[in-house]
Amino acid sequence: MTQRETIAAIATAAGAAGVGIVRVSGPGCRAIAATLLGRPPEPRHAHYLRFRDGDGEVIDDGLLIHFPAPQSYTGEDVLELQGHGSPLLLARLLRRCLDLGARPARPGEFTERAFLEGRLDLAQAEAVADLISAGSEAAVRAARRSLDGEFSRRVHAVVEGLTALRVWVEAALDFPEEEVDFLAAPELRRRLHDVAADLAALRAAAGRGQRLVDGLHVVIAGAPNAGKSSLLNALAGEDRAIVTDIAGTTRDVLRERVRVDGIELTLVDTAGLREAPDVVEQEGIRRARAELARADLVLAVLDDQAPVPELPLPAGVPVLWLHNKADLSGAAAHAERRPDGEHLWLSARTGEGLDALRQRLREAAGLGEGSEGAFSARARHVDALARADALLAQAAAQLHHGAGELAAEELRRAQDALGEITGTVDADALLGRIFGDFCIGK
Ligand SMILES: Nc1nc2c(c(=O)[nH]1)N(C=O)[C@@H](CNc1ccc(C(=O)N[C@@H](CCC(=O)O)C(=O)O)cc1)CN2
Ligand SMILES: Nc1nc2c(ncn2[C@@H]2O[C@H](COP(=O)(O)OP(=O)(O)OP(=O)(O)O)[C@@H](O)[C@H]2O)c(=O)[nH]1
Ligand SMILES: [Mg+2]
Repeated sequence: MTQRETIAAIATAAGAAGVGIVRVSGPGCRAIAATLLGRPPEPRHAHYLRFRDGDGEVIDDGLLIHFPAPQSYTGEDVLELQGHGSPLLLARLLRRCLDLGARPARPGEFTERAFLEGRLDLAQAEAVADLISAGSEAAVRAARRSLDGEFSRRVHAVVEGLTALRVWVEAALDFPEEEVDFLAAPELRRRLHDVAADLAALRAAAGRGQRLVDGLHVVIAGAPNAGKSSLLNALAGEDRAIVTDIAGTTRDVLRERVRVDGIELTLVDTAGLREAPDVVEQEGIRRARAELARADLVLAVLDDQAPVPELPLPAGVPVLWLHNKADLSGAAAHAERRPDGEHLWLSARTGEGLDALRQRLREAAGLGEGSEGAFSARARHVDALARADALLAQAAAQLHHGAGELAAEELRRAQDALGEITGTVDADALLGRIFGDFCIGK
Protein backbone atom coordinates (compact mmCIF):
# COMPACT_ATOMS: atom_id res chain seq x y z
CA MET A 1 0.00 0.00 0.00
CA THR A 2 1.31 3.48 -0.80
CA GLN A 3 1.88 5.86 2.08
CA ARG A 4 -1.08 8.19 2.46
CA GLU A 5 -0.78 11.93 2.72
CA THR A 6 -1.28 13.63 6.04
CA ILE A 7 -4.51 15.62 6.12
CA ALA A 8 -5.64 18.40 8.44
CA ALA A 9 -8.81 20.40 9.01
CA ILE A 10 -10.68 22.36 11.62
CA ALA A 11 -13.03 19.70 13.03
CA THR A 12 -15.34 21.98 14.98
CA ALA A 13 -18.08 24.23 13.61
CA ALA A 14 -17.20 27.67 12.29
CA GLY A 15 -17.90 30.50 14.70
CA ALA A 16 -16.94 31.52 18.21
CA ALA A 17 -17.05 28.66 20.71
CA GLY A 18 -15.52 27.62 24.00
CA VAL A 19 -13.11 25.21 22.41
CA GLY A 20 -12.14 24.38 18.84
CA ILE A 21 -10.25 21.43 17.43
CA VAL A 22 -7.82 21.04 14.57
CA ARG A 23 -7.60 17.41 13.57
CA VAL A 24 -4.74 15.80 11.67
CA SER A 25 -4.55 12.25 10.34
CA GLY A 26 -1.78 10.34 8.60
CA PRO A 27 1.86 9.42 8.92
CA GLY A 28 3.04 12.99 9.57
CA CYS A 29 1.21 13.36 12.88
CA ARG A 30 4.01 12.22 15.10
CA ALA A 31 6.51 14.70 13.61
CA ILE A 32 4.03 17.59 13.77
CA ALA A 33 3.25 16.74 17.40
CA ALA A 34 6.93 16.52 18.31
CA THR A 35 7.64 19.90 16.72
CA LEU A 36 4.77 21.63 18.51
CA LEU A 37 5.49 19.95 21.84
CA GLY A 38 9.29 20.04 21.66
CA ARG A 39 9.46 16.31 22.43
CA PRO A 40 7.69 13.14 21.34
CA PRO A 41 4.11 13.02 22.63
CA GLU A 42 2.88 10.25 24.90
CA PRO A 43 0.18 8.12 23.27
CA ARG A 44 -3.38 9.19 24.08
CA HIS A 45 -2.21 11.69 26.68
CA ALA A 46 -3.54 15.24 26.90
CA HIS A 47 -0.47 17.52 26.86
CA TYR A 48 -1.08 21.12 27.86
CA LEU A 49 1.14 23.47 25.86
CA ARG A 50 1.51 26.70 23.93
CA PHE A 51 1.09 26.30 20.19
CA ARG A 52 3.71 28.41 18.42
CA ASP A 53 4.14 29.34 14.80
CA GLY A 54 7.38 28.94 12.85
CA ASP A 55 8.82 32.16 14.30
CA GLY A 56 8.13 31.06 17.86
CA GLU A 57 5.19 33.42 18.29
CA VAL A 58 2.45 32.01 20.49
CA ILE A 59 -0.73 31.22 18.54
CA ASP A 60 -2.75 29.88 21.46
CA ASP A 61 -2.51 27.65 24.49
CA GLY A 62 -4.36 24.37 24.48
CA LEU A 63 -4.21 20.61 24.51
CA LEU A 64 -2.40 18.23 22.19
CA ILE A 65 -3.39 14.58 21.96
CA HIS A 66 -1.67 12.01 19.80
CA PHE A 67 -3.56 8.81 18.96
CA PRO A 68 -1.05 6.38 17.44
CA ALA A 69 -2.41 4.05 14.73
CA PRO A 70 -4.51 1.99 14.80
CA GLN A 71 -6.25 3.19 17.97
CA SER A 72 -7.84 6.32 16.56
CA TYR A 73 -10.96 7.50 14.78
CA THR A 74 -9.44 7.01 11.32
CA GLY A 75 -7.28 4.02 12.24
CA GLU A 76 -4.25 6.08 11.16
CA ASP A 77 -2.05 8.21 13.39
CA VAL A 78 -4.28 11.07 14.54
CA LEU A 79 -3.34 14.33 16.19
CA GLU A 80 -5.78 16.66 17.88
CA LEU A 81 -4.97 20.24 18.73
CA GLN A 82 -7.61 21.65 21.01
CA GLY A 83 -7.46 25.41 21.29
CA HIS A 84 -9.82 28.26 22.01
CA GLY A 85 -12.83 28.26 19.73
CA SER A 86 -11.88 31.31 17.70
CA PRO A 87 -12.08 30.90 13.92
CA LEU A 88 -9.02 33.13 13.47
CA LEU A 89 -6.90 31.23 16.01
CA LEU A 90 -7.97 27.88 14.59
CA ALA A 91 -7.13 29.04 11.07
CA ARG A 92 -3.59 29.91 12.26
CA LEU A 93 -3.28 26.57 14.03
CA LEU A 94 -4.38 24.78 10.86
CA ARG A 95 -1.94 26.89 8.81
CA ARG A 96 0.84 25.75 11.15
CA CYS A 97 -0.03 22.09 10.51
CA LEU A 98 -0.02 22.69 6.76
CA ASP A 99 3.39 24.37 7.03
CA LEU A 100 4.58 21.26 8.85
CA GLY A 101 3.62 19.03 5.93
CA ALA A 102 -0.11 18.28 6.12
CA ARG A 103 -2.51 19.16 3.31
CA PRO A 104 -6.10 20.39 3.75
CA ALA A 105 -8.58 17.52 4.14
CA ARG A 106 -11.42 17.16 1.67
CA PRO A 107 -14.99 16.96 3.00
CA GLY A 108 -15.54 13.67 4.79
CA GLU A 109 -11.96 12.56 4.26
CA PHE A 110 -11.35 11.54 7.89
CA THR A 111 -14.39 9.30 7.85
CA GLU A 112 -13.46 8.04 4.37
CA ARG A 113 -10.13 6.94 5.81
CA ALA A 114 -11.88 5.27 8.74
CA PHE A 115 -13.83 3.33 6.08
CA LEU A 116 -10.71 2.51 4.06
CA GLU A 117 -8.98 1.34 7.26
CA GLY A 118 -11.93 -0.97 7.92
CA ARG A 119 -13.03 0.81 11.11
CA LEU A 120 -16.52 1.47 9.73
CA ASP A 121 -18.43 0.07 6.79
CA LEU A 122 -20.05 2.39 4.28
CA ALA A 123 -23.51 2.45 5.87
CA GLN A 124 -21.90 3.29 9.22
CA ALA A 125 -19.79 6.04 7.66
CA GLU A 126 -22.92 7.57 6.16
CA ALA A 127 -24.60 7.31 9.56
CA VAL A 128 -21.86 9.57 10.95
CA ALA A 129 -22.99 12.32 8.57
CA ASP A 130 -26.65 11.61 9.32
CA LEU A 131 -25.94 11.80 13.04
CA ILE A 132 -24.35 15.22 12.68
CA SER A 133 -27.14 16.65 10.56
CA ALA A 134 -30.06 14.93 12.30
CA GLY A 135 -32.95 17.36 12.69
CA SER A 136 -34.86 15.54 15.40
CA GLU A 137 -34.21 13.33 18.39
CA ALA A 138 -35.71 10.39 16.58
CA ALA A 139 -33.30 10.95 13.68
CA VAL A 140 -30.39 11.14 16.14
CA ARG A 141 -31.38 7.82 17.69
CA ALA A 142 -31.83 6.20 14.31
CA ALA A 143 -28.44 7.41 13.08
CA ARG A 144 -26.91 6.16 16.33
CA ARG A 145 -28.28 2.67 15.60
CA SER A 146 -26.92 2.64 12.06
CA LEU A 147 -23.57 3.90 13.32
CA ASP A 148 -23.56 1.04 15.81
CA GLY A 149 -24.02 -1.36 12.90
CA GLU A 150 -27.69 -2.26 13.30
CA PHE A 151 -28.55 -1.66 9.64
CA SER A 152 -25.36 -3.37 8.43
CA ARG A 153 -26.08 -6.45 10.54
CA ARG A 154 -29.49 -6.81 8.98
CA VAL A 155 -28.02 -6.45 5.50
CA HIS A 156 -25.45 -9.13 6.34
CA ALA A 157 -28.16 -11.46 7.56
CA VAL A 158 -29.93 -11.24 4.18
CA VAL A 159 -26.62 -11.65 2.35
CA GLU A 160 -26.01 -14.85 4.32
CA GLY A 161 -29.44 -16.13 3.35
CA LEU A 162 -28.66 -15.40 -0.31
CA THR A 163 -25.30 -17.14 -0.02
CA ALA A 164 -26.94 -20.27 1.36
CA LEU A 165 -29.40 -20.25 -1.54
CA ARG A 166 -26.58 -19.91 -4.05
CA VAL A 167 -24.65 -22.74 -2.48
CA TRP A 168 -27.71 -24.91 -2.78
CA VAL A 169 -28.43 -24.01 -6.40
CA GLU A 170 -24.80 -24.34 -7.47
CA ALA A 171 -24.46 -27.70 -5.74
CA ALA A 172 -27.55 -28.90 -7.57
CA LEU A 173 -26.01 -27.75 -10.86
CA ASP A 174 -22.72 -29.46 -10.05
CA PHE A 175 -24.38 -32.81 -9.45
CA PRO A 176 -27.07 -33.07 -12.11
CA GLU A 177 -26.85 -36.86 -12.08
CA GLU A 178 -28.29 -37.09 -8.54
CA GLU A 179 -31.53 -39.00 -8.23
CA VAL A 180 -33.35 -36.17 -6.51
CA ASP A 181 -33.87 -32.88 -8.31
CA PHE A 182 -32.52 -30.47 -5.74
CA LEU A 183 -33.67 -27.44 -7.73
CA ALA A 184 -37.26 -28.55 -7.33
CA ALA A 185 -36.94 -29.33 -3.61
CA PRO A 186 -39.69 -27.79 -1.46
CA GLU A 187 -37.01 -26.94 1.11
CA LEU A 188 -35.30 -24.64 -1.43
CA ARG A 189 -38.60 -22.97 -2.22
CA ARG A 190 -39.25 -22.41 1.48
CA ARG A 191 -35.82 -20.88 2.05
CA LEU A 192 -36.21 -18.62 -0.94
CA HIS A 193 -39.48 -17.44 0.48
CA ASP A 194 -37.89 -16.75 3.88
CA VAL A 195 -35.05 -14.70 2.42
CA ALA A 196 -37.51 -12.74 0.29
CA ALA A 197 -39.59 -11.98 3.40
CA ASP A 198 -36.50 -10.81 5.34
CA LEU A 199 -35.48 -8.62 2.42
CA ALA A 200 -38.97 -7.10 2.14
CA ALA A 201 -38.99 -6.31 5.87
CA LEU A 202 -35.55 -4.75 5.64
CA ARG A 203 -36.62 -2.70 2.64
CA ALA A 204 -39.63 -1.33 4.51
CA ALA A 205 -37.52 -0.52 7.57
CA ALA A 206 -34.93 1.25 5.41
CA GLY A 207 -37.70 3.29 3.76
CA ARG A 208 -38.80 4.45 7.20
CA GLY A 209 -35.18 5.17 8.07
CA GLN A 210 -34.83 7.32 4.99
CA ARG A 211 -37.95 9.32 5.86
CA LEU A 212 -36.53 9.87 9.34
CA VAL A 213 -33.32 11.26 7.89
CA ASP A 214 -34.91 13.33 5.14
CA GLY A 215 -37.92 14.44 7.17
CA LEU A 216 -41.47 14.07 5.96
CA HIS A 217 -42.86 16.33 3.22
CA VAL A 218 -46.42 16.98 4.35
CA VAL A 219 -48.73 19.02 2.13
CA ILE A 220 -51.87 20.64 3.52
CA ALA A 221 -54.58 20.88 0.88
CA GLY A 222 -58.31 21.48 0.70
CA ALA A 223 -61.06 23.84 -0.30
CA PRO A 224 -60.72 27.57 0.44
CA ASN A 225 -61.49 28.56 4.03
CA ALA A 226 -61.34 24.99 5.34
CA GLY A 227 -58.70 26.05 7.86
CA LYS A 228 -55.46 24.90 6.19
CA SER A 229 -53.42 27.90 7.27
CA SER A 230 -54.90 27.69 10.76
CA LEU A 231 -53.73 24.08 10.92
CA LEU A 232 -50.22 25.00 9.82
CA ASN A 233 -50.10 27.62 12.57
CA ALA A 234 -51.44 25.20 15.15
CA LEU A 235 -48.83 22.54 14.29
CA ALA A 236 -46.03 25.10 14.08
CA GLY A 237 -47.12 26.61 17.40
CA GLU A 238 -46.74 30.07 15.87
CA ASP A 239 -48.65 32.45 13.62
CA ARG A 240 -46.73 31.81 10.43
CA ALA A 241 -49.50 31.93 7.84
CA ILE A 242 -52.15 34.61 7.36
CA VAL A 243 -55.60 33.49 8.44
CA THR A 244 -58.78 35.36 7.53
CA ASP A 245 -62.38 34.41 6.95
CA ILE A 246 -62.01 35.40 3.29
CA ALA A 247 -61.89 32.40 0.97
CA GLY A 248 -58.73 32.57 -1.12
CA THR A 249 -56.50 34.12 1.55
CA THR A 250 -53.51 31.89 0.84
CA ARG A 251 -52.26 32.25 -2.70
CA ASP A 252 -48.66 31.25 -2.52
CA VAL A 253 -47.01 28.08 -1.24
CA LEU A 254 -45.76 28.47 2.32
CA ARG A 255 -43.18 26.04 3.62
CA GLU A 256 -42.40 25.61 7.30
CA ARG A 257 -39.90 23.26 8.82
CA VAL A 258 -41.49 22.12 12.08
CA ARG A 259 -40.64 19.54 14.67
CA VAL A 260 -43.60 17.56 15.89
CA ASP A 261 -43.03 15.11 18.74
CA GLY A 262 -39.41 14.50 17.85
CA ILE A 263 -39.89 14.19 14.10
CA GLU A 264 -38.94 16.73 11.48
CA LEU A 265 -41.58 17.78 8.99
CA THR A 266 -41.68 20.15 6.10
CA LEU A 267 -45.24 21.42 6.32
CA VAL A 268 -46.53 23.01 3.16
CA ASP A 269 -49.57 25.29 3.22
CA THR A 270 -51.23 25.75 -0.14
CA ALA A 271 -53.92 27.82 -1.83
CA GLY A 272 -57.46 26.49 -1.51
CA LEU A 273 -58.36 24.28 -4.46
CA ARG A 274 -61.25 25.69 -6.51
CA GLU A 275 -62.12 27.17 -9.90
CA ALA A 276 -60.36 30.42 -9.17
CA PRO A 277 -61.63 33.77 -10.43
CA ASP A 278 -58.29 35.54 -10.87
CA VAL A 279 -54.90 34.70 -12.33
CA VAL A 280 -52.96 35.12 -9.08
CA GLU A 281 -55.07 32.54 -7.34
CA GLN A 282 -54.95 30.29 -10.41
CA GLU A 283 -51.16 30.33 -10.26
CA GLY A 284 -51.33 29.55 -6.52
CA ILE A 285 -53.53 26.55 -7.26
CA ARG A 286 -51.16 25.37 -9.99
CA ARG A 287 -48.34 25.47 -7.43
CA ALA A 288 -50.47 23.68 -4.87
CA ARG A 289 -50.95 20.81 -7.32
CA ALA A 290 -47.21 20.66 -7.99
CA GLU A 291 -46.61 20.36 -4.23
CA LEU A 292 -49.21 17.62 -3.95
CA ALA A 293 -47.41 15.59 -6.58
CA ARG A 294 -44.28 15.34 -4.44
CA ALA A 295 -45.85 14.90 -1.02
CA ASP A 296 -45.03 12.01 1.33
CA LEU A 297 -48.37 12.61 2.98
CA VAL A 298 -51.34 14.85 2.18
CA LEU A 299 -53.42 16.40 4.93
CA ALA A 300 -56.74 17.00 3.19
CA VAL A 301 -58.52 19.60 5.32
CA LEU A 302 -62.31 19.64 5.21
CA ASP A 303 -64.65 22.13 6.82
CA ASP A 304 -66.77 19.72 8.82
CA GLN A 305 -69.74 22.05 8.42
CA ALA A 306 -69.55 22.33 4.66
CA PRO A 307 -70.38 19.74 2.02
CA VAL A 308 -67.41 17.56 1.11
CA PRO A 309 -65.76 19.14 -1.95
CA GLU A 310 -64.21 17.33 -4.92
CA LEU A 311 -60.47 17.53 -4.34
CA PRO A 312 -58.07 16.70 -7.18
CA LEU A 313 -55.62 14.69 -5.08
CA PRO A 314 -52.86 12.73 -6.79
CA ALA A 315 -53.06 8.95 -6.87
CA GLY A 316 -50.59 6.91 -4.90
CA VAL A 317 -49.92 9.47 -2.16
CA PRO A 318 -51.24 8.65 1.33
CA VAL A 319 -54.04 10.99 2.38
CA LEU A 320 -55.26 11.80 5.85
CA TRP A 321 -58.73 13.38 5.89
CA LEU A 322 -58.99 16.06 8.56
CA HIS A 323 -62.49 17.19 9.47
CA ASN A 324 -61.71 20.64 10.81
CA LYS A 325 -63.80 23.08 12.87
CA ALA A 326 -65.04 20.23 15.02
CA ASP A 327 -65.55 22.84 17.75
CA LEU A 328 -68.49 24.19 15.72
CA SER A 329 -69.96 20.92 14.58
CA GLY A 330 -69.32 19.28 17.93
CA ALA A 331 -68.24 16.31 15.90
CA ALA A 332 -65.12 15.43 17.85
CA ALA A 333 -67.21 12.60 19.23
CA HIS A 334 -67.13 11.10 15.72
CA ALA A 335 -63.51 10.27 16.32
CA GLU A 336 -64.56 7.68 18.85
CA ARG A 337 -67.37 6.43 16.72
CA ARG A 338 -65.19 6.03 13.67
CA PRO A 339 -61.76 4.89 14.81
CA ASP A 340 -60.58 5.06 11.22
CA GLY A 341 -56.93 6.01 10.85
CA GLU A 342 -57.59 7.91 7.65
CA HIS A 343 -60.21 10.27 9.09
CA LEU A 344 -59.63 12.54 12.07
CA TRP A 345 -61.90 15.17 13.59
CA LEU A 346 -60.16 18.19 15.02
CA SER A 347 -60.20 21.91 15.56
CA ALA A 348 -57.29 24.04 14.45
CA ARG A 349 -58.79 26.79 16.60
CA THR A 350 -59.16 25.02 19.96
CA GLY A 351 -56.48 22.40 19.40
CA GLU A 352 -58.75 19.46 20.13
CA GLY A 353 -57.84 16.40 18.12
CA LEU A 354 -54.35 17.67 17.36
CA ASP A 355 -52.69 15.05 19.59
CA ALA A 356 -54.26 12.30 17.52
CA LEU A 357 -52.97 14.02 14.39
CA ARG A 358 -49.46 14.26 15.84
CA GLN A 359 -49.61 10.56 16.61
CA ARG A 360 -50.57 9.81 12.99
CA LEU A 361 -47.72 12.01 11.77
CA ARG A 362 -45.32 10.02 13.93
CA GLU A 363 -46.61 6.82 12.43
CA ALA A 364 -46.28 8.22 8.92
CA ALA A 365 -42.68 9.09 9.77
CA GLY A 366 -42.09 5.48 10.73
CA LEU A 367 -42.26 6.11 14.46
CA GLY A 368 -45.55 4.56 15.35
CA GLU A 369 -46.05 1.62 17.64
CA GLY A 370 -43.68 -1.24 16.98
CA SER A 371 -41.15 1.09 15.40
CA GLU A 372 -38.56 0.73 18.17
CA GLY A 373 -35.17 0.04 16.76
CA ALA A 374 -35.58 2.32 13.73
CA PHE A 375 -32.26 2.90 11.99
CA SER A 376 -31.27 5.63 9.56
CA ALA A 377 -30.97 4.94 5.85
CA ARG A 378 -30.56 6.80 2.59
CA ALA A 379 -32.08 6.78 -0.87
CA ARG A 380 -28.96 4.97 -2.10
CA HIS A 381 -29.64 2.11 0.33
CA VAL A 382 -33.35 1.91 -0.41
CA ASP A 383 -32.53 1.77 -4.12
CA ALA A 384 -30.03 -1.07 -3.63
CA LEU A 385 -32.57 -3.01 -1.57
CA ALA A 386 -35.20 -2.56 -4.28
CA ARG A 387 -32.79 -3.90 -6.90
CA ALA A 388 -31.90 -6.88 -4.72
CA ASP A 389 -35.60 -7.53 -4.24
CA ALA A 390 -36.28 -7.53 -7.99
CA LEU A 391 -33.29 -9.81 -8.67
CA LEU A 392 -34.43 -12.27 -6.03
CA ALA A 393 -37.88 -12.36 -7.59
CA GLN A 394 -36.27 -13.09 -10.96
CA ALA A 395 -34.17 -15.85 -9.41
CA ALA A 396 -37.32 -17.41 -7.98
CA ALA A 397 -39.03 -17.28 -11.37
CA GLN A 398 -36.02 -18.86 -13.07
CA LEU A 399 -35.85 -21.64 -10.53
CA HIS A 400 -39.50 -22.24 -11.15
CA HIS A 401 -38.64 -22.80 -14.81
CA GLY A 402 -35.73 -25.04 -13.90
CA ALA A 403 -33.19 -22.45 -15.12
CA GLY A 404 -30.67 -23.03 -12.33
CA GLU A 405 -27.72 -21.32 -14.02
CA LEU A 406 -29.65 -18.12 -14.52
CA ALA A 407 -31.06 -18.26 -11.00
CA ALA A 408 -27.58 -18.58 -9.52
CA GLU A 409 -26.48 -15.56 -11.52
CA GLU A 410 -29.41 -13.45 -10.31
CA LEU A 411 -28.71 -14.49 -6.72
CA ARG A 412 -25.12 -13.35 -7.13
CA ARG A 413 -26.26 -10.00 -8.52
CA ALA A 414 -28.72 -9.59 -5.63
CA GLN A 415 -25.83 -10.18 -3.25
CA ASP A 416 -23.74 -7.55 -5.04
CA ALA A 417 -26.56 -5.02 -4.80
CA LEU A 418 -26.62 -5.51 -1.03
CA GLY A 419 -22.83 -5.32 -0.94
CA GLU A 420 -23.04 -1.75 -2.25
CA ILE A 421 -24.83 -0.75 0.95
CA THR A 422 -22.05 -1.74 3.29
CA GLY A 423 -19.32 -1.10 0.73
CA THR A 424 -18.02 -4.64 0.32
CA VAL A 425 -18.74 -4.38 -3.41
CA ASP A 426 -18.06 -1.61 -5.91
CA ALA A 427 -17.22 0.88 -3.21
CA ASP A 428 -14.51 2.84 -5.06
CA ALA A 429 -16.92 4.35 -7.54
CA LEU A 430 -19.24 5.46 -4.73
CA LEU A 431 -16.76 7.08 -2.36
CA GLY A 432 -16.43 10.45 -4.06
CA ARG A 433 -20.16 10.93 -4.20
CA ILE A 434 -20.81 9.78 -0.65
CA PHE A 435 -18.04 11.57 1.21
CA GLY A 436 -18.25 14.70 -0.93
CA ASP A 437 -21.48 15.56 0.86
CA PHE A 438 -19.85 15.48 4.31
CA CYS A 439 -18.57 18.57 6.05
CA ILE A 440 -14.88 19.35 6.11
CA GLY A 441 -13.19 18.05 9.25
CA LYS A 442 -15.49 15.04 9.54
N1 LIG B 1 -12.12 15.11 20.67
C1 LIG B 1 -12.85 14.31 19.88
N2 LIG B 1 -14.09 13.98 20.23
C2 LIG B 1 -14.82 13.15 19.43
C3 LIG B 1 -14.30 12.64 18.22
C4 LIG B 1 -12.95 13.01 17.89
O1 LIG B 1 -12.42 12.62 16.85
N3 LIG B 1 -12.28 13.84 18.74
N4 LIG B 1 -15.07 11.81 17.42
C5 LIG B 1 -14.89 11.70 16.07
O2 LIG B 1 -15.78 11.49 15.28
C6 LIG B 1 -16.23 11.15 17.99
C7 LIG B 1 -15.80 9.94 18.74
N5 LIG B 1 -15.28 8.95 17.86
C8 LIG B 1 -14.10 8.30 18.10
C9 LIG B 1 -14.03 6.97 17.69
C10 LIG B 1 -12.90 6.24 18.00
C11 LIG B 1 -11.85 6.83 18.66
C12 LIG B 1 -10.67 6.02 19.07
O3 LIG B 1 -9.65 6.55 19.49
N6 LIG B 1 -10.76 4.70 19.00
C13 LIG B 1 -9.69 3.80 19.40
C14 LIG B 1 -9.59 3.66 20.89
C15 LIG B 1 -10.75 2.98 21.56
C16 LIG B 1 -10.60 2.80 23.04
O4 LIG B 1 -9.70 3.35 23.66
O5 LIG B 1 -11.44 2.08 23.58
C17 LIG B 1 -9.94 2.45 18.77
O6 LIG B 1 -11.10 2.20 18.40
O7 LIG B 1 -9.00 1.69 18.67
C18 LIG B 1 -11.93 8.17 19.02
C19 LIG B 1 -13.06 8.90 18.74
C20 LIG B 1 -16.96 12.10 18.88
N7 LIG B 1 -16.07 12.82 19.78
N1 LIG C 1 -64.40 27.70 14.55
C1 LIG C 1 -63.33 27.41 13.87
N2 LIG C 1 -62.89 28.21 12.92
C2 LIG C 1 -61.78 27.89 12.24
C3 LIG C 1 -61.08 26.71 12.53
N3 LIG C 1 -60.02 26.66 11.68
C4 LIG C 1 -60.06 27.76 10.93
N4 LIG C 1 -61.13 28.52 11.26
C5 LIG C 1 -61.52 29.78 10.66
O1 LIG C 1 -61.80 29.56 9.30
C6 LIG C 1 -61.43 30.70 8.52
C7 LIG C 1 -60.48 30.26 7.42
O2 LIG C 1 -59.26 29.79 8.01
P1 LIG C 1 -57.92 29.68 7.20
O3 LIG C 1 -56.95 28.99 8.07
O4 LIG C 1 -57.52 30.99 6.65
O5 LIG C 1 -58.41 28.76 6.02
P2 LIG C 1 -57.62 28.31 4.72
O6 LIG C 1 -58.03 26.93 4.41
O7 LIG C 1 -56.17 28.56 4.87
O8 LIG C 1 -58.24 29.26 3.62
P3 LIG C 1 -57.60 29.76 2.24
O9 LIG C 1 -56.19 30.16 2.47
O10 LIG C 1 -58.45 30.90 1.86
O11 LIG C 1 -57.73 28.63 1.29
C8 LIG C 1 -60.78 31.68 9.51
O12 LIG C 1 -61.76 32.63 9.87
C9 LIG C 1 -60.41 30.81 10.67
O13 LIG C 1 -60.36 31.51 11.90
C10 LIG C 1 -61.59 25.85 13.54
O14 LIG C 1 -61.04 24.78 13.85
N5 LIG C 1 -62.70 26.23 14.17
MG1 LIG D 1 -54.88 29.68 3.88
